[in-house]
Amino acid sequence: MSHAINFFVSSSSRSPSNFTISRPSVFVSTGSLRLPVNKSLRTLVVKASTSDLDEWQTSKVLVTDNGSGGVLSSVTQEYGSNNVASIEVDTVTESELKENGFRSTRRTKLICTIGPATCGFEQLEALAVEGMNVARINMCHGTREWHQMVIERVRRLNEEKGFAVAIMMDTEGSEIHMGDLGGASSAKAEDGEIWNFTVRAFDPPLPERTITVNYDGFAEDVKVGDDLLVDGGMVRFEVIEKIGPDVKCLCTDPGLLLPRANLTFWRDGKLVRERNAMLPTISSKDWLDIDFGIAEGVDFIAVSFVKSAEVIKHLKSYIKARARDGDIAVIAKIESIDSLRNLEEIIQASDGAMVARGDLGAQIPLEQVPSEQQKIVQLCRQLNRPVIVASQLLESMIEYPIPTRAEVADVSEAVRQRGDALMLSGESAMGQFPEKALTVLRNVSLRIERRWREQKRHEVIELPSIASSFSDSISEEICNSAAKMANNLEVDALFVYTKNGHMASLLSRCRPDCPIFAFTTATSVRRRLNLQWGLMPFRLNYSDDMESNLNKTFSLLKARGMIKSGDLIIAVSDMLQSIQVMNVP
Ligand SMILES: Nc1ncnc2c1ncn2[C@@H]1O[C@H](COP(=O)(O)OP(=O)(O)O)[C@@H](O)[C@H]1O
Ligand SMILES: C=C(OP(=O)(O)O)C(=O)O
Ligand SMILES: [K+]
Ligand SMILES: [Mg+2]
Repeated sequence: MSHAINFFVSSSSRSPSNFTISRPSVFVSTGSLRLPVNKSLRTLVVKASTSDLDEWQTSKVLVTDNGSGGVLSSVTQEYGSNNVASIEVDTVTESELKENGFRSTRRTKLICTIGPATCGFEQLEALAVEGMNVARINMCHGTREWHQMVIERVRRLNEEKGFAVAIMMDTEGSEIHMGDLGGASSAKAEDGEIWNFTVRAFDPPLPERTITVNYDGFAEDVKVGDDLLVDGGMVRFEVIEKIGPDVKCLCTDPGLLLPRANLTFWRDGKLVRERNAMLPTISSKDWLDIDFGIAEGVDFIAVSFVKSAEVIKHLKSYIKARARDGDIAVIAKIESIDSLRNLEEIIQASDGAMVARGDLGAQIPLEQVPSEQQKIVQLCRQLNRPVIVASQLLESMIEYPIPTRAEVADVSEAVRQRGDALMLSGESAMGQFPEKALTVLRNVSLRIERRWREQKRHEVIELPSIASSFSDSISEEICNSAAKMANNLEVDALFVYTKNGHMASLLSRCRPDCPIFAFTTATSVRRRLNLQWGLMPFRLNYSDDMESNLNKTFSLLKARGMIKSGDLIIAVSDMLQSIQVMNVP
C-alpha cells in the first residue's frame, strides 16, 4: 500500500485543484548511511491531463519486430491470470550492474564504426561484450550487400545473445573526395611526384599516379596555384596544370593516400567552397542509401556535411512518411563551416548531433576544433539533443596496441564535457586493435565519470527551459527536480517510465550522479536510448497503474539480481507525471 502526497494540476487552470497528504514516508541521508524512516513510499504526483495521456491508455503495449528481442536476457514471470511479464536488458548492462553496483556503471555511450576488421560475427560479439552501444556503418565505403550483412549480424547478435546494439547509418554526402584507388588499399605519394587528379571514369586498374575525383566540376573549379589537401593535409599537392578533365598536381607534402579520402582546395590560404557549397547535402546515391536504411530499420541516420536545418526537416518528414515506426533518429554531422554558421537551428531540427572532427578539422583551423567541440556539446545539452564526439580519438591505435597519452587526454576531455557518446572510426573499422581501442574508451570513461562524481562537481551549466507546451514544462520541471533530489538524497538509481523516451532524455540531460533505468514498451525506443548519457534502457510491458508497474519492476529486477531490498530509488513517469521516492521493498 503506498502513501502519497498528491498534487493534481489541471493544465487548463494552471493552479492546484486538489491537494492531499496521506502520511508520507521519508528516507534520510546521514552521510553515507541511509536510514529508512516510517513508510516505504513517498510520492509527489503532478498530473496534467493531456491528449498524450489519453493516447497512453490505448497503447499500453507497443512491441516492434524491429530488431532485438534480447531473448537470453529476458526473465519472464506470471502476473495475474494471463498477463505474462518480462523485462529485457542487454547482457552487458546486466553484468556490469551485478559486478560493480549502480554507481560504477558506465554513463558515456560508445559507438564503433564497423569495417573489414570487425564485420565478422565473433568480432561484432567481442565489441558488444566490450560495451559497444551503437554500430556505425559508413556508406562511403563497402557495398550495400556488405552493409546488409553487417546489419543482419548485429540483429542476430541482439536476438541470440541478448545485446541491444543499435545501428547507425552514416551517409556519404556529396563533398569532394577521391575514388577508391582502383581497389588498392592505399597508395604512397612521394615528395615532388606529379599526380593526375581527374574526373574521367576508368575501369580498374587505374593508370599509375592517377586519382579519380567524384565531383564533375572539379577540373573547372580548381586554379593553377591552388593547394589540394587530402584528408585535411595528410597529403598535400599543388595544382600545376589543367588539361581538360585532368588536373596535374605536384606532391608537396608526401604521405599515404587512402581510398575515398576527402579533398579540399585552398587559394590564398582560404578554403575554396563556392561551388561545392552548391552540391546537395543528400545526393541521389544518399537517397538510395536512406531508402535502404529505412527498409532495414536502422535506428539512426547520420547526415554528412549538413549545411542547414532545412535538409534535416526534409529528411525527417521523408522518414516519417516511409519508415515502419516512423522512428529513425536523424543525427546532424557538424563538419563544415556552413554547419557552424547555422548550428543552433540545425541542432533544433535534428534528433542529435555529431562533432565530426575529421572533416571539421579540414575546413577550419585545427586549433579552433576543440572550442567548437565544447560549444556543440554544450549547446546539444541545452537543447536536449544527444551529442557524439567523433574522429581520431585513438587514431594511433589503428597501428599500435596502446594509445598516446595525448589521445587519452582528448578522450578524457570529451567525457569531462559530458558528451553522450564517443565514436571510433578507423580504429574499429580497419585498425589492428579494435577491441583494445574500445576497452580504452570504456576505461577512460569509467575513470573520469567516477572522479567527477567523487569530486561532487555538479557543474553549474545553465539548463534553459526548452518545453513548448505546459505539459512539456511539467515533464521538464519534474525531471530537473528528480535529478536534483537524486543527487541530494544520494539515491541508488532513477527509474523512468517513458513511452517515447522523452522523459528519459530530460533526466539524462541533467547528468545526475546515479544511473537512470529507463523502462519503455518499444524495442526501437529502447535501442535509440542507447545513445544517451547515463540511460540504461529496459523493455518492459506496463500499464498506467504506477504502483503495479513499480511492484512488477521491482520483482523482475530483484529476480535478476539487479536491485535488492533497501535500495533507494526515485521513480518518474510520463503517464502520471509524478516523482516517487522509495526504497525497494
Ligand atoms: N565498410 C568499409 N569497408 C572498407 N573499409 C572501411 C569501411 N568502413 C570504414 N572503412 C575504413 O576505415 C576508415 C575509417 O572509417 P571512417 O572514419 O568511417 O571513414 P572515412 O575515413 O572515410 O571518413 C576508412 O577510411 C576506411 O579505410
Ligand atoms: C565522422 C566523420 O565523418 P566521416 O568519417 O564520414 O568522414 C568526420 O569527418 O569526422
Ligand atoms: K560518411
Ligand atoms: Mg566526415
